[in-house]
Amino acid sequence: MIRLLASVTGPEEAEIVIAGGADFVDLKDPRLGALGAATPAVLDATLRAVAGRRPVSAVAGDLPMEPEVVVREVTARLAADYVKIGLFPASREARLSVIEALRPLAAKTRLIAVFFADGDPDFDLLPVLAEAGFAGAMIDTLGKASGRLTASLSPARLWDFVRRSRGLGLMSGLAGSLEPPDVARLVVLQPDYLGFRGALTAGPRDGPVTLEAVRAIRALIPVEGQGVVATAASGAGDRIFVRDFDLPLEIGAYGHERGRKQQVRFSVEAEIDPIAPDAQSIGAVYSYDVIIDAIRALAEGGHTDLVETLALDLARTILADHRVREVTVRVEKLELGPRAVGVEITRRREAGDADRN
Ligand SMILES: O=C[C@H](O)COP(=O)(O)O
Repeated sequence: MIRLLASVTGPEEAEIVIAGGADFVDLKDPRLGALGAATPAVLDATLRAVAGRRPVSAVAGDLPMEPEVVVREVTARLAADYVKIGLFPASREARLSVIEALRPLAAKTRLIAVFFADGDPDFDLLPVLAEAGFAGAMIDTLGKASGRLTASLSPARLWDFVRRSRGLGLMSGLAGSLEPPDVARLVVLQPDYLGFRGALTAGPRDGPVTLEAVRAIRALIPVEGQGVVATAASGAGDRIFVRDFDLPLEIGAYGHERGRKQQVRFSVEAEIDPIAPDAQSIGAVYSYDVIIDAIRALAEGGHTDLVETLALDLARTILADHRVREVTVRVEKLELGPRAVGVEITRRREAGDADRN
């Protein structure tokens, strides 16, 4: 199940996001930066107000990568259920020294390392974090005005982050100026949670959160069991498609096809649950963005011998969304003599299939 982390400025907003269905209350002062820290006094007041109804996380601040500074700020917030620490742009050595200095604190509360998509993220630090006792890792963005997470990192890199975190036993989170259309694209990656601030306010990121905005985001994140219920829908589905999407890929079983890329064309047509007659928002529809992301992720996956493997992988990924009933995937190599050679497969979701990754 993917949970909703909502960033709030204090007790009042905590009440609003709890009422709106947030799973994590994340305390920060958005006026002070990406990880602008609320004071320990505001943390105490928020913990008292939340009173265990939700886990509360606190950010340590936009800090230099200096061990004594980071340890001091984290120590001041150990009362929180989670403390989020940014891995800001710095040398690998500086980041490593911060992680090492935090090791003793990992026994006192759950530590979450925050990578920044636009701040030189080094996912090779994930095993180091796991070994140092961190509870999780997430990706956020530093420059809130400069772009969304999904515009800064490719689906393949995000997917890699989530999978590596999971493999190491780290909870994974994705955030960064996310907007409603991003949700379905990130749900496919199955992180443990999605984080929001800007999308929860009616205006700028440092404006007040509103119940309506929190509810709107909540409604976009599938709840547990929803996938199984949705697959039981009957009747003719609607169709969504992506046609003739050409990308350079390393593919082929022959020696002359290795170490170089060739143009491959993808066409996908999916049968989805019927679109509701009153569908007017992105949450009500299955977006073709999800299919495009899946194709892009595949294209970044390194060498593949067979078009059949690509087609099967893509079909499996697309069927992981509970709204998709059946998918037809066509993969064509465009540079082998005839105009195109390739494969087309159709796969249908089995009744009772739960969402899978
Ligand atoms: O931890 C999550 C962040 O507060 C996300 O903030 P944002 O949605 O404004 O980028």
